[in-house]
Amino acid sequence: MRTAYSVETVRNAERELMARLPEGALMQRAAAGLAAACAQLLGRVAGRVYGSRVVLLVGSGDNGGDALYAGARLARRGAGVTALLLAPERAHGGGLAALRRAGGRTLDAGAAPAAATERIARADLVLDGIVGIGGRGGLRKEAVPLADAAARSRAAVVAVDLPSGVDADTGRVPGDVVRADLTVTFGAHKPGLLIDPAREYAGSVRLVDIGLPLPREGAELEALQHADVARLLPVPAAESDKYRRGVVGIAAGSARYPGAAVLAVAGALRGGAGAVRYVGPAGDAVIARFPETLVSDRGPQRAGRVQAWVVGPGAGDDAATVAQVLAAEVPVLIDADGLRLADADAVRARRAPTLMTPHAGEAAALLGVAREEVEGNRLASVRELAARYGATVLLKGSTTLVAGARGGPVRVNATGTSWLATAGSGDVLSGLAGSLLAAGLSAVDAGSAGAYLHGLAGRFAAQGAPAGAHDVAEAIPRAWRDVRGD
Ligand SMILES: NC(=O)C1=CN([C@@H]2O[C@H](COP(=O)(O)OP(=O)(O)OC[C@H]3O[C@@H](n4cnc5c(N)ncnc54)[C@H](O)[C@@H]3O)[C@@H](O)[C@H]2O)[C@@H](O)CC1
Ligand SMILES: Nc1ncnc2c1ncn2[C@@H]1O[C@H](COP(=O)(O)OP(=O)(O)O)[C@@H](O)[C@H]1O
Ligand SMILES: [K+]
Repeated sequence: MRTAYSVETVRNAERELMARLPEGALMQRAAAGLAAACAQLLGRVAGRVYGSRVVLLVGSGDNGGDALYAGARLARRGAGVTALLLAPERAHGGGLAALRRAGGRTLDAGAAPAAATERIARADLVLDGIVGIGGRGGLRKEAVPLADAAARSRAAVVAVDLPSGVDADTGRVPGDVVRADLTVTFGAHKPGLLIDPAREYAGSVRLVDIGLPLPREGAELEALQHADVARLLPVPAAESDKYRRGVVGIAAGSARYPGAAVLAVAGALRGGAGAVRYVGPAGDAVIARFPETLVSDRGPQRAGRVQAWVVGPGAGDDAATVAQVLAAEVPVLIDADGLRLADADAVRARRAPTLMTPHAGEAAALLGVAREEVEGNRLASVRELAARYGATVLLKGSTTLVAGARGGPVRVNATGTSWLATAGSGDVLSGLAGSLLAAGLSAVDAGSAGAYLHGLAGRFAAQGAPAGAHDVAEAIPRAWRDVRGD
């Protein structure tokens, strides 16, 4: 399990650890890890460290200090290192002295802007130490020309702890920001490194262990890995039968959108339930494609036993079916039209788990805000929805977030690919996650393991070329095998 911690938690852990260590020890650990990552990258982009050109963008806090000490280490290995100082009088004193002792140079970026941007243009590597977890409100204007020059340069850009300008705790990007190829982060991942839109600016992320004591239960975010998902996936035992494996009911599709029913069933059949029961007007289309489906046209209440329901994909305006499903005392996944048709009080009154799966537009409608507001504040939005509905909420998108009904760490999933932005792929996810619910997973586990498999399946289906939603469903078994190492 990968975890991310808030700035406040990181700072508290840092204080606790610093009290036990000699002064400056933590920064040295950070700088050593940073310099090692930079040396490795320089090997790739410049062939070697010796003789390479390294430029440090240095702000006024400890983030700049990390960059200066790492620059000193690279200078000792023969790199030509220049520190561009945004606030020369406030730059980290110890770091400056170390860099100069190692033969590095400094330049006042404000006093010599042309020389500064020219250095960046000719660099092999740029280290962004403008601002880290102490940053507020996007890059300040004096730093913007340096960030722009770094973006134009052919140099590899390494962000120190965070790309300067992103919001560490939320993943918001409130203004101008540095775009990195690699982010070397210290002690713990910060939420902004895992949540869009900020995540996009971090490039690949490497964690340097500096020994921060961080309790698992204090995490803001959790990201499942293969081994975690493998432990969650239901596997039939020798004496299993289809009912013990779970029956998932799919109440989806309409005369206008029969395909949504087919795709939700396609996902559900690959989700681990022992049987899929379909209820609705698209039974013929479902049976034609998936003859193993148990089809009923008698409505959810008289369809027979199910252990979990999926309601909403392509449902049109069928509010009655949504209300009937919500009245069932088994876990329910609500997607697409179902989100619009569900009565909020009925959702809140439910005693069995509820999993809502909106994309940003649907989440915005539920919250009564603009879509951009949700896209820019994904973490706050998913938490707010979960609290309002007393339900687990899975917010879809390039990084999918799953917030539990009772708070706790939010799960983040990044296995997806933008090829998944194709009509109907959400229907496949709803069937898949509903099937996991029927197999007995909690709403948070079903949502996050479902998103994980769906994302992987999307990658396998696409492999760099467009794929349809049915291709994604067909690739789910491959994603299972990959996760389980079979
Ligand atoms: N907390 C920890 O556990 C550790 C922190 N370290 C480093 O220390 C950093 C935090 O240092 P600080 O607390 O000094 O904070 P930062 O260096 O992140 O930023 C604070 C400074 O930046 C300025 N600033 C704030 N917002 C800005 C903006 N939008 N644009 C430009 N300048 C802005 C402030 O005036 C202040 O001087 C971490 O990100 C990390 O790089 C590491 O050395 C090791 C351990
Ligand atoms: N840019 C993206 N990167 C990764 N995954 C994405 C991206 N855009 C969408 N997805 C995923 O694709 C699926 C689309 O679902 P949804 O928006 O409900 O589409 P539809 O209603 O057409 O089925 C979701 O699982 C979502 O997380
Ligand atoms: K930074």
